[in-house]
Amino acid sequence: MHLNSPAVSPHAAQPVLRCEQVSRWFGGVRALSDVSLSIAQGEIFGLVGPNGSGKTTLVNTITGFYPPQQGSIHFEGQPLTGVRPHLIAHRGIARTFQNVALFKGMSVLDNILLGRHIFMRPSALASLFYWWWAEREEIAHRLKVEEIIDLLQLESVRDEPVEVIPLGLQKRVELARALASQPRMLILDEPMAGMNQEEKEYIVRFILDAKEALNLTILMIEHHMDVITAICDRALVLNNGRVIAEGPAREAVNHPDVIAAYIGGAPDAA
Ligand SMILES: Nc1ncnc2c1ncn2[C@@H]1O[C@H](COP(=O)(O)OP(=O)(O)OP(=O)(O)O)[C@@H](O)[C@H]1O
Repeated sequence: MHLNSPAVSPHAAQPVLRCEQVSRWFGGVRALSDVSLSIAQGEIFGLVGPNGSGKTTLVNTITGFYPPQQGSIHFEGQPLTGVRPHLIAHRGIARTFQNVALFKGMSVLDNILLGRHIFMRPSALASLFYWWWAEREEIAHRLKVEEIIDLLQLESVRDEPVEVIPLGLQKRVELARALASQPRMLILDEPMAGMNQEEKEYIVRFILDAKEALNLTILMIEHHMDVITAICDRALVLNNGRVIAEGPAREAVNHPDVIAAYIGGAPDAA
């Protein structure tokens, strides 16, 4: 276990994602202080910490919403620092959000199709003149979406408006939309928040299936420690914006500093 230094992995020579000494503050609040991490191809990497410890801020620095004020971020060897959020997907990174962010009034299918927008031509006029080309493109997008619907077993709700399906399924639709952009790295912000035990087990299964089928590297914020220890190769724990532990998932979450950081003892294992 290494404290306050980049996590070491067997493939550390070629990390997919590397954050070095990333710092971010909001006014007087130092949300991240010198956070470093390194994630290897094919890993599931857990990001853990008490409420307000900086997890979402770290994801937001990676995905361009709040660029770091200090430090650097590289993805597949290329600098990511300062890349605008709408260009992040083009670089091969997709994310889901802590609170479900789907378009109400649209069907499950159309919400997933939106994940294809990064491949779509910007000019409606061009589509009008080259309708035959637009039609071919549309078919290709729909085929890709069908593959994902199949992978995540969403057939039975494909035509339902998203707001009428249960939360567990909405989270799965969000995952599907992220996968529709064909990412190489997937960032999941509390994919199991608000789920019951059965829904949790389902989403874990689908995350693992998607990782295998699509050769993904995954960074996952999650409060459920049983999930972190069950599926993450390694984990990094933040407290007050600083790294307090990192390493193999079980070791990291059981580190004495981590236990101490959670109110009165062991983190929630539910
Ligand atoms: N846009 C913002 N403006 C001001 N302060 C912010 C902003 N975003 C985050 N913070 C502050 O930064 C700190 C870290 O917040 P962050 O949301 O990253 O924590 P977290 O670990 O994701 O928490 P949670 O588990 O509750 O989602 C907190 O003190 C929070 O209030």
